[in-house]
Amino acid sequence: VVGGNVANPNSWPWQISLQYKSGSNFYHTCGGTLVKRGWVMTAAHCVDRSMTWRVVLGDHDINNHEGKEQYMSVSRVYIHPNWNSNNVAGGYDIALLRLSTDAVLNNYVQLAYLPPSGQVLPHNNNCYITGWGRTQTGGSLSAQLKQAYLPVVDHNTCSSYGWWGSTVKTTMVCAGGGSESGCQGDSGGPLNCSVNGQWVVHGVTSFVSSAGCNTYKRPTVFTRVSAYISWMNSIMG
Ligand SMILES: CC(C)C[C@H](NC(=O)C(F)(F)F)C(=O)N[N@@+](C)(CC(=O)Nc1ccc(C(C)C)cc1)Cc1ccccc1
Repeated sequence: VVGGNVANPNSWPWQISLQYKSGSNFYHTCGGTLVKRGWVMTAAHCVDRSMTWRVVLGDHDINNHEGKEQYMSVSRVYIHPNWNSNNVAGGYDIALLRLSTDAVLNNYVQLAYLPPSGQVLPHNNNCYITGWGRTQTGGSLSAQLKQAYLPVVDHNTCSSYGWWGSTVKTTMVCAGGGSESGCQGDSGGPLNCSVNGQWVVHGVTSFVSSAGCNTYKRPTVFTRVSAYISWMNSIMG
């Protein structure tokens, strides 16, 4: 996350860290969202390569064990069938991870609210991106979970000339486009939007401009969760 600030610990209790094993250690690579006690939603591009994954729930500082964490292994990865890593612009950047054991819900670990199928938020809807991603283009990961205010940029604006143009589809959500943005390592994490006084996860962090994470008029682009509710229900049952 470029800009914004360190979140109050566990104030986004559905945020997870997706980590891969290398040698005898695990490393943060993406964010994700706890959507059922045994299921995590993330980006397809995060799990394109088959690795040994683990999901950390209830985390704040990913470099320190604070005692609130739950470490879960992943029993199966479900990548959307239409995802094509050679055509990110096509969308479908969404995947579901089946956890090997169910999460224990508590003050630090809670399920996210998901939007109703098809719901599209208005321009400037209040949303926050959260993640442990790089804090500057080319910078390093954040040890503590960060949040940044990223208001929705409607499709009409986001897909216009000077913005993302036709790269952005209606199955995506744009947010930000100013000095604050997502960045590498935030992939797969939630776009948390305030709807009727409730935080609802409307986006899965998908891509930012290669010219720089916080490039003007290149908002952070998210997979629109409300476009994939029926697919998710078909997998999770
Ligand atoms: C793996 C790609 C497909 C998605 C990856 N996503 C992220 O980093 C995210 F924003 F989600 F945290 C990304 O943007 N990767 N970049 C490598 C940029 C990138 O590849 N972006 C991108 C943008 C558009 C498209 C398609 C839609 C034309 C593909 C990739 C990050 C970057 C940004 C600035 C400087 C250096 C690196």
